This record gives sequence, C-alpha cells and structure tokens, in this order.
Amino acid sequence: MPKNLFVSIVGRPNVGKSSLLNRLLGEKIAIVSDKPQTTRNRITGVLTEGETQYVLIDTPGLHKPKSKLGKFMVKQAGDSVSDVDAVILVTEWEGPVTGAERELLEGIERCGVPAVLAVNKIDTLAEKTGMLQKISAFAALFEFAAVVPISARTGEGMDELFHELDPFCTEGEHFFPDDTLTDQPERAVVAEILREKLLRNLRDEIPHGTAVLIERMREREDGKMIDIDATIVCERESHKGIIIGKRGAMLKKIATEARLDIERFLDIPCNLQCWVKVREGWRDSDTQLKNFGFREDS
Ligand SMILES: Nc1nc2c(ncn2[C@@H]2O[C@H](COP(=O)(O)OP(=O)(O)OP(=O)(O)O)[C@@H](O)[C@H]2O)c(=O)[nH]1
Repeated sequence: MPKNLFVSIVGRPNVGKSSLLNRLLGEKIAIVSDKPQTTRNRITGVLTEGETQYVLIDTPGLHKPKSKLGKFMVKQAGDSVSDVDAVILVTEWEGPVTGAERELLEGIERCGVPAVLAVNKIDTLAEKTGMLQKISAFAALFEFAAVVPISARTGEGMDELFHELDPFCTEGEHFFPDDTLTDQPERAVVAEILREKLLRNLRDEIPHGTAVLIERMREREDGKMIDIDATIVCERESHKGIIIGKRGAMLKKIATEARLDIERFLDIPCNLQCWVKVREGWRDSDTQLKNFGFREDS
C-alpha cells in the first residue's frame, strides 16, 4: 500500500533547513547561503523511496512564528491537504533555546502535529556536553516524538531521521509522480534563464513556441560542481535548426550565456548540457503542458 508523509522543515533562520532539504533529496534545489533568510518562499522537495513518498517543505526562517504558524503550516502543505503529518524542527547543537524557537514550539503544540527535533551541525561538535544541554532544554519545553543529532553537511543522521518519521506516514496514493523531485523554485529559475537566452538570441525567428525542461540537476559529491541537463523543446524541425545554428554555434552561445548566469545564481560551477527536441503542437496538448510544468492555476 502506498504511503505519504507531508513534513514541514521549520526552525529559526540559518540553522540549516535548506541544507537539510538538499541533503535529504541528494539534489540541490534549495538555495543555501550563510546569510539568514535565504529561503524566500516555501520549497517543496519530493522523495519517493519504496512505497513511501515524502513531501518535504522547506520554509523561510521564522521570525514571528506565533501569529503565522497555523496559517503557514496549512498553506505550506498545499491545497490538496489541510495539514502536515509531522514537523522537523531544526536547531543547532550550540547555544540556548531562543525566544523564536519557544514561540515556534507553542505554535506546533497548538497545531497538534508530531515533531522530531533535528539537532544540526554536529560535524562541528567537539564534545557532547553542549549538545546534551541543548537537547534537555528542548525536551523540557515539548514532548518530541524523537530527537536526532544530524549534520546536513556530512549526511550523518539522515537514515535515523527518516526512520523516526516513518510512524507518521498515512496510507494513500502518492500525490506526485514518483520521479518528482521538487515543485521547485531553483529548477524553474534555471529554466527561465535558459529561456531568456533563447529569446534574446533568436528574437523573432523563434516565436514563443519553445519551452525548457530541466531534466537533471545534481550537485557532485564533492560539492564543487553542479551538472544540469536541459532540453529545449520547439515546435518545428526548422526551429530546431535555427536554435542549434551552424555547426552548433547558436546553441553553444545560448548555453554559455545561460551557464554564466546559472553559476552566478547558484554560486557553484555548472556543467550545462542542452538538447533540442521537436514536439509538434506541444502548446495544445494538456499532457505535455503539464509535463513542462504549466499548471492550471498559473
Ligand atoms: N558545519 C555545518 N554547517 C551547516 C550545516 N548545515 C548548514 N550549515 C551552514 O549553515 C548556513 C545556513 O544554512 P541554510 O541551509 O541556508 O539555513 P536555513 O535554515 O535554510 O536558513 P534560512 O534560509 O535563513 O532560513 C550555511 O552557511 C550552511 O552551509 C551542517 O550540518 N554543518
């Protein structure tokens, strides 16, 4: 029987929520930076493992959770469900429990959602005392379903985290196709950058009959490079020829310009591979539109 788990990743700014989401998905979809509040919108990551589909919702660091949490939890989980099944509250092992975290806990309590405390950045932990103090301070405030020390940076604790979330899964058909990774700001932005370069370089020659699909976006193990495979879809064979250009010169120009922008945006060197495919009449096909990420509500 298929199972689903909608889980919100919450916590104060800069504790590593986006890093955790990326680590859980093994894919760079959320922007990570050392500046608080990098995550401006919710980012949903989708991970299907065996029978279970995890829908992971990364959220902006909360400054005023008290007034917002209830609404926000419901909203984050999307229109199709009214609430999340569980919350991962991310904190750092270092330092006291902050006022913002207390308020966040009150909000979680009010919603009645089970919560797992993920104590992050343990790769920088010299001795355990600091972390234990933090855990007992949290445990005094809220009855967590589990406490899991993790490092979003090294991947430590990820299996335990999934294991602890397992009891909160609900049975039912998966909400997303099993190969979905995200509903995705970053992929969308990367696609937009490519589309912009296409439109700029080709102007009137190719009207609006092109779409860009980001087929793969994966950061290498060493974190030094991101591989992106993109498909440019056009409506006619003749358009394909124009996009590719003489001996591939146009496609190379478009891809290079896009790569430079993408590298700036993601702040990581990028290996961008582009393909051009013809799909006649794709704009009139509902199925193809959906595949290209156009939704009814957009
Ligand atoms: N040492 C260490 N640093 C980490 C770890 N996880 C995240 N960081 C760093 O902490 C900083 C913040 O990480 P983010 O993932 O952007 O944090 P966030 O909670 O999503 O931040 P907001 O978007 O502001 O809410 C970045 O500099 C990360 O590299 C970890 O496990 N270990």
